[in-house]
Amino acid sequence: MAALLKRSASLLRAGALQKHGVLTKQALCLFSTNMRMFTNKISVEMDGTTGVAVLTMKSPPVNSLSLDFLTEFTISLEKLEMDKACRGVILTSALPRVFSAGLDITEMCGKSAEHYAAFWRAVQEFWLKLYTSNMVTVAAINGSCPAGGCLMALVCDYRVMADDPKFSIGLNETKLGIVAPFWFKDTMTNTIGNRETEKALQLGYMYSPADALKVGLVDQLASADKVETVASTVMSEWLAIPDHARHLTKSMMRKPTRDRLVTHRDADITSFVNFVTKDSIQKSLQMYLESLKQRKR
Ligand SMILES: CCCCC/C=C\C/C=C\CCC/C=C/C(=O)SCCNC(=O)CCNC(=O)[C@H](O)C(C)(C)COP(=O)(O)OP(=O)(O)OC[C@H]1O[C@@H](n2cnc3c(N)ncnc32)[C@H](O)[C@@H]1OP(=O)(O)O
Repeated sequence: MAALLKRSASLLRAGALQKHGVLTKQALCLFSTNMRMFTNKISVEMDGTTGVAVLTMKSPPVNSLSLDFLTEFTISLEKLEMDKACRGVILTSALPRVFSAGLDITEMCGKSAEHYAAFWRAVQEFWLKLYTSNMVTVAAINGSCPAGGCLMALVCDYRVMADDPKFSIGLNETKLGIVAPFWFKDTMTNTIGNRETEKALQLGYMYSPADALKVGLVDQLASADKVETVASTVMSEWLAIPDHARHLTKSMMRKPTRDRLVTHRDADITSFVNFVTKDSIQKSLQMYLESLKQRKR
């Protein structure tokens, strides 16, 4: 501790930890320690020196976003948000080949209307927390990333994807016979524009990493073993900007999209429940799940 204080004091004297005469959060981080947090489906490691946390999804087989997963994710994110030492979070997966398979389809099949409503509220909460985070968020996409997995990456500030043609990313909802809600659509439109989104959503298009880069769905490609390292480098570039200015700019950019969901939140839940309880939609989802299982045989 004494050594840490001594180092901080000398850095402060050198002005390295001050911006505009104000002690930066980075400086304050020097006084905090590394932190680890584990839940069943997520692990978080916070480096107290850099102020960067790595949130790793570890819910086999495919990191699907079940109600439990979403709850654990949102709580972990809230804890980081409240930790003044944490300035950025990198999202990644511990699973080989899959970043996240998106919403857990079993949560949308054969359950009660009350369950669907609770599930959808959790999906909204997850989106709202990540979309409006004060922290810099970088997705280190080290595997396939359909539907809700793609949404998770899209709400981050920056996306680095593994350059492996076996992986793909996109909002493929129509291929399941379902419809991406307006806030999924808004998130994609804000990233790749209206025309590309119109095609991508109608066709349920899954982009290869190279095509995703071409349309701006991801920002950068890296070899699979370098994705997290590149994400860390990007993070340091973003953290070089004073937090308050960056965050106010992010809020200004994202507020209209965030407000739209907040205003229509209950109506959106009703719409989801009405949609997903239709016999035809239940049939489509059951058939899709079955086709996933058949693929292995
Ligand atoms: C105008 C009216 C508008 C109304 C609109 C209102 C509301 C909107 C309504 C609905 C909106 C819903 C939005 C939905 C979003 C979603 O995210 S849906 C989920 C979409 N996800 C997918 O399509 C991914 C499917 N999975 C895969 O493609 C592959 O599994 C993979 C991710 C590429 C990984 O491949 P691989 O490693 O080969 O693994 P397997 O395919 O063998 O899978 C292993 C097991 O995992 C099961 N599984 C896979 N994905 C899911 C999932 N998303 N949910 C649940 N389970 C999943 C798969 O069945 C295997 O299970 P078994 O081991 O066979 O038991």
